[in-house]
Amino acid sequence: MSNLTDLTVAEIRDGFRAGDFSAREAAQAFNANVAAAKALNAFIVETPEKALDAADAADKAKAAGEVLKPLSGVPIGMKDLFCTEGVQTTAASHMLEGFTPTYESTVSKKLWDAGAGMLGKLNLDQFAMGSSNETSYFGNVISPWRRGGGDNAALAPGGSSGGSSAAISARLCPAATGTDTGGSIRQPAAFTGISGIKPTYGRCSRWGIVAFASSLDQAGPMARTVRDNAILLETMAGFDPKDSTSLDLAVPQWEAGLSSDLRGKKVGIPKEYRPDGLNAEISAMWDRGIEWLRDAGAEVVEVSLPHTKYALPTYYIIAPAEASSNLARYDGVRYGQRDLPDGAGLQDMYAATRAAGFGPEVKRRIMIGTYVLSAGFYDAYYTQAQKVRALIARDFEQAFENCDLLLTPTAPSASFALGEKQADPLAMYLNDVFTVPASLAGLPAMAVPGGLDAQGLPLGLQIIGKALDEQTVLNAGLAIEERAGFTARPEKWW
Ligand SMILES: NC(=O)C[C@H](N)C(=O)O
Repeated sequence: MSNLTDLTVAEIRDGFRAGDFSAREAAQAFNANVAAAKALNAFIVETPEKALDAADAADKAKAAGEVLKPLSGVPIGMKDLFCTEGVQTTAASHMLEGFTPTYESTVSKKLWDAGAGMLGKLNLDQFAMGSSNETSYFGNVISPWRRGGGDNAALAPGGSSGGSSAAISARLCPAATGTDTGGSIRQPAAFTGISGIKPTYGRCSRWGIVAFASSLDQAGPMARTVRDNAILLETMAGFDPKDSTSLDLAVPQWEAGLSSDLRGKKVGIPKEYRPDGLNAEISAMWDRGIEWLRDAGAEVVEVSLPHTKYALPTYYIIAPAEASSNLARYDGVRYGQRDLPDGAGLQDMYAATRAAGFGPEVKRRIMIGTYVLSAGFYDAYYTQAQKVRALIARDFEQAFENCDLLLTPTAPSASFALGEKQADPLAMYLNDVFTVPASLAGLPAMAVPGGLDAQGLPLGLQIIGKALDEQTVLNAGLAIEERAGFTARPEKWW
């Protein structure tokens, strides 16, 4: 039997059903890899017993001849932004350290109800704010990837879902949940040579996910293959009356609908995504992706998204504005951290709690957000950003009159060294330049690995689809996956 931790979600699901191995064996194999990978710091909390409990239930159901569930026998990692009943949920913050939810997020509940087991809670950027996982209160995640040629610099796994991306590429879990506000699924997937899809805004319930920017936050799966993403998304998606922005639509059968035949499809190549000075290797990878989609039968056309250059500043007004409002709830009264200096009053408690509970990047965003929402600046920044957001969404609508999907790079560079961009927030924000436009427009977007750069680091391609057309996004992802033949994996050093 091959190493169980090298199997995909589909292979685990099917192999368990076929009796090739027990669910317990699979859970034990992943638990062992998790326990042996402390150096990556991918998990905040490990829950090996939960993975085993779910596995034992699957084995028992199988032995009794019961109908198995879609994810019976499959252990996964859970980003520590999803509230999990009885298991600490921190959003990688000191503020929520020790917070044990009394309820389960809708998305995680759906996964457990479908038979999946939890290997643990995955590290992330604090409150999902960051692109390198360096803002976590629990220490940065270290990417399992290293540059070739004996360069041992510790690299960023991307962010904010950096625990998820690192754990999947290091075979600590076959798949994990992510959330994506401005690129948090796609950029870490690109940095670690895996796939991840942010579905259309409203496909997955936000209920029970620690809120960052509510008009942008979406949950989605991360895994090594497109098929695995389709399998997980089918379970994660669906209407939830507890989230007022949840879409009341049936969940398509994305896995059954997978096809890499793109004949009849038109791929738009947005010219604004190739500015002067775009990294030559990223540009070459993009060209290869275009050829792969052409080879799959698609027609390729150039399109224009004229407001692209305003997307990053627009995101970095709207996301902090919403964050400043969402994070107002952390007042030392209701959740986690409380700092009550001797003889202090209520205001002092708020100030002391928030000063100690939030990290520097979270404070920066709360201050930016509070500023852009303040009387006197509201129209100049927030209202203006909302107007530009509408223009960006309209750009996509117009482009999609002439094509069915878009192909772009996922990030402007490969993974970088930890510490390299930490002191310069703007350099860090630039990571999101290709991912935030689809976020602002609420469109489905996926990252798939395309190949390695000259230093041996993964590069990703991004597919953006029409609203609710995850199927075309997944199918184009499959077409790339089949042609890229990406089998590279990090050499084990941890
Ligand atoms: N949450 C995300 O989508 C990550 C993005 N880089 C941000 O810092 O906002």
